Amino acid sequence: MFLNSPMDGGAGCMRIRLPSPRRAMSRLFNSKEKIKEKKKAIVESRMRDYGDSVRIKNLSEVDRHGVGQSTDSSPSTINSEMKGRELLFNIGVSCYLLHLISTGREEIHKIVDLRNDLEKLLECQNDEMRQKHQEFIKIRDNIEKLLEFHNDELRRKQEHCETSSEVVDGPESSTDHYHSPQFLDTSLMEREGSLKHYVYKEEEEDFGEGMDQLEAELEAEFELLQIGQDHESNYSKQLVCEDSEEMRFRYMSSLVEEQQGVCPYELERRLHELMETRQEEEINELQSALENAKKRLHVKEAEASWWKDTAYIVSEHIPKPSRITSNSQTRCYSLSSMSSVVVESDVQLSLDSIRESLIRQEDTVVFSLIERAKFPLNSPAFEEPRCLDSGNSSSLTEFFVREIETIQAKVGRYANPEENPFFLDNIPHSVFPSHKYPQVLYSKASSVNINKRIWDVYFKELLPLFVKPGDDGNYASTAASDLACLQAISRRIHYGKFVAEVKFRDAPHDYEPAIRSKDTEALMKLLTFEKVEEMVKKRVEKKAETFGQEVKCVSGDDESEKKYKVKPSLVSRIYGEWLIPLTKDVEMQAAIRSFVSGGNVVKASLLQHLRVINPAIQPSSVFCTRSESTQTSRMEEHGFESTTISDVMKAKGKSADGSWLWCTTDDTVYDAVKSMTQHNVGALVVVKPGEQQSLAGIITERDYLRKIIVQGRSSKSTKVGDIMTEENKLITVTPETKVLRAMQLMTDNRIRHIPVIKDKGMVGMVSIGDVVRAVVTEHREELNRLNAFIQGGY
Ligand SMILES: O=C(O)C(=O)C[C@]1(C(=O)O)C=C[C@@H](O)C=C1
Repeated sequence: MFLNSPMDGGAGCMRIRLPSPRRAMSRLFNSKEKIKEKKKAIVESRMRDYGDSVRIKNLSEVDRHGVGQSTDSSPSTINSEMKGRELLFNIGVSCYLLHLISTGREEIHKIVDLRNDLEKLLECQNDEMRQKHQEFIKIRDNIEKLLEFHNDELRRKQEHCETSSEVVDGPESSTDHYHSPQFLDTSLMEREGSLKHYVYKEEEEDFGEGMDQLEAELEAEFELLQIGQDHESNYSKQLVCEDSEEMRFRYMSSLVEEQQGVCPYELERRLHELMETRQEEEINELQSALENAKKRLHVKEAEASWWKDTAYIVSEHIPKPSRITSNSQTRCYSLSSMSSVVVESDVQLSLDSIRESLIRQEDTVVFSLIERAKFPLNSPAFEEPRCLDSGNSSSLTEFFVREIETIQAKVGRYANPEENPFFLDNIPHSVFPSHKYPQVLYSKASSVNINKRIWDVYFKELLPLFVKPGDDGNYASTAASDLACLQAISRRIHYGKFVAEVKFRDAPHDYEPAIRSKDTEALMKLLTFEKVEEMVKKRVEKKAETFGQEVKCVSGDDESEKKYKVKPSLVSRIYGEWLIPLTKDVEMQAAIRSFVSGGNVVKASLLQHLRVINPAIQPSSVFCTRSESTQTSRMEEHGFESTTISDVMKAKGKSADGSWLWCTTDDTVYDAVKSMTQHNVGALVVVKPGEQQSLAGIITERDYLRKIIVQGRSSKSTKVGDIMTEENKLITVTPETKVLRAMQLMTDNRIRHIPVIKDKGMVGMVSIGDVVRAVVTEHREELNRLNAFIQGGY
């Protein structure tokens, strides 16, 4: 049988295994053939049997009965048997066909369900399509509205143009047809048509293809819309630029010039080009003005530094009026007293007083070494970059020293000429008013700083010598001790500057040839006092013994058992091999630096002249007792002492007699700076606008730099009155003010221009350059007078 009905245990339901109809039919026909063949074989065998039995029957009548009954094989019986079988077979086939029909019906039901599902899906897709169509309609409406608005705007502008100039045709006559709104409009309508066409046909067309087309169409519309918007925004930008009547006029004129063929977009571009060119010109102009200002600033800085040297010589050579008139005791500065609070004193600066100070400093150095010896070497503190701050590769000690120096600078430590920082890049100004230390050193000499070398020598050579090796991890305390040692040693070594100053002052004729020829060997010989050095070494050894011995309370201790925190002989060696040689190095550098600077060469020649003039005067008293010399007092009468601002103004010539430059508070800073640049001056007097033109203040290049450039303000829109230094804050002088006083005012207040006031009115302005020029001229005249004197002119 073809029917099979095993139970599907897994699913729990009956599963009918049906052969396919084709297979069933082929099986059916195959089996029919087989049955036919079988039937034929049976009939043949029966026929054969039947023939045999007839033959037998013919042979024996008896036998015929017995055999014939027992086999039942007459032809009619066989036929009926076959018919019965055929019937059975036909019934089976019919059953099978019935079964096939029933299963086919089930299949048909399933197909119907599937079809229903598909229909629903199609419905959904249609809904989605409809929705998209709605959205598209909305977008299209928006585009339409936008275009309408755009066209209105354009029409309005055209009308405006037409009323302003009859010649102008308006943007629609543009050759750039693509950008014209009309084109945009038509094009959109055309596209819209095509879209509509698509929308109505949507249900007939293939779905995927339709979607692609729709997307393409939408993209095209958005592109057009974008062009329209760009066009519009450019147009509105143009309107903003053309706010003023003048710009509007220019815009119209350019339209006319372009023979009605230039679209607004092109016009806008040209307008931009024009404006950019103008801006570039202005920037170039400003840059060259700035360059000029910078150049003049450099010149002035050079002048100022020259002036500083000159002023120093002046102040040294010309005693203060009180000294001239009262002939009072000479005032000198004591370096030894500089270690304490007050610097100015009546004690004369001498090698002895300097040596005294060095002796006192030995205590500090020896103590600091003993203190440092408490800790082992702790090399990771100063050798390894361990800072956790990213980008900071300092060692702990370097970091510590830098930070401490910063704070010490803020309280004025480095305003003291005795102190020298280790990290020069790190030194802020003092945030407290600093004490006015007397300027005993030439600026070039005071800038000598060999701390980098001291740092290296200390960590690489000295430290391993007097501290025990090891690492106890106590890096912070170690760094603090190292700083104490470094500062004490540095102060001691840099004291060489003062030593050099005094040694040179006491015997300039001895030093000058060696300095001039930069013969360091000869210079070193001059600076060296071997006996003094021996004394120093002995003394520090004794100090290390005294300060560094372990103190015991039990009397009668064996002297030989004495223990020292730092080996005294080592301290002596540190002095002999490092501190004294480094001090001499500083002495040499200071001597050379002071001497080779322009002003000091003059100073040396002056010294020589004075020696020639009065050989009886001892070197140490040359500077201090000049008031006793009739020659020098005569020189003073002609010197800077008596030079006044009025003299400076006369020397200036034309600009001194009231023809100084001015501007008003209402002028723009741009115009003021332009005027300064044109007239090559660094400041203008500012007057109040109006007939009175009373003084309001002054404006300087510095104001411009600090209050305009640095703050990013516009010089064209800022008024002079907003950035000037107001009258009540001005530092002024009168024509009678002494030039030295004016110099002092300029230096103290860090200003480069001083208005000259007479009877509450302004009569002029002097700059640092004017003063320096006057001083230099005076100085030259003074030298000439001296030369004339030497040659017997007096
Ligand atoms: O006392 C001096 O004359 C100095 O120059 C100072 C010092 C020193 O460093 O102690 C240096 C060089 C001299 O040979 C003697 C001593």
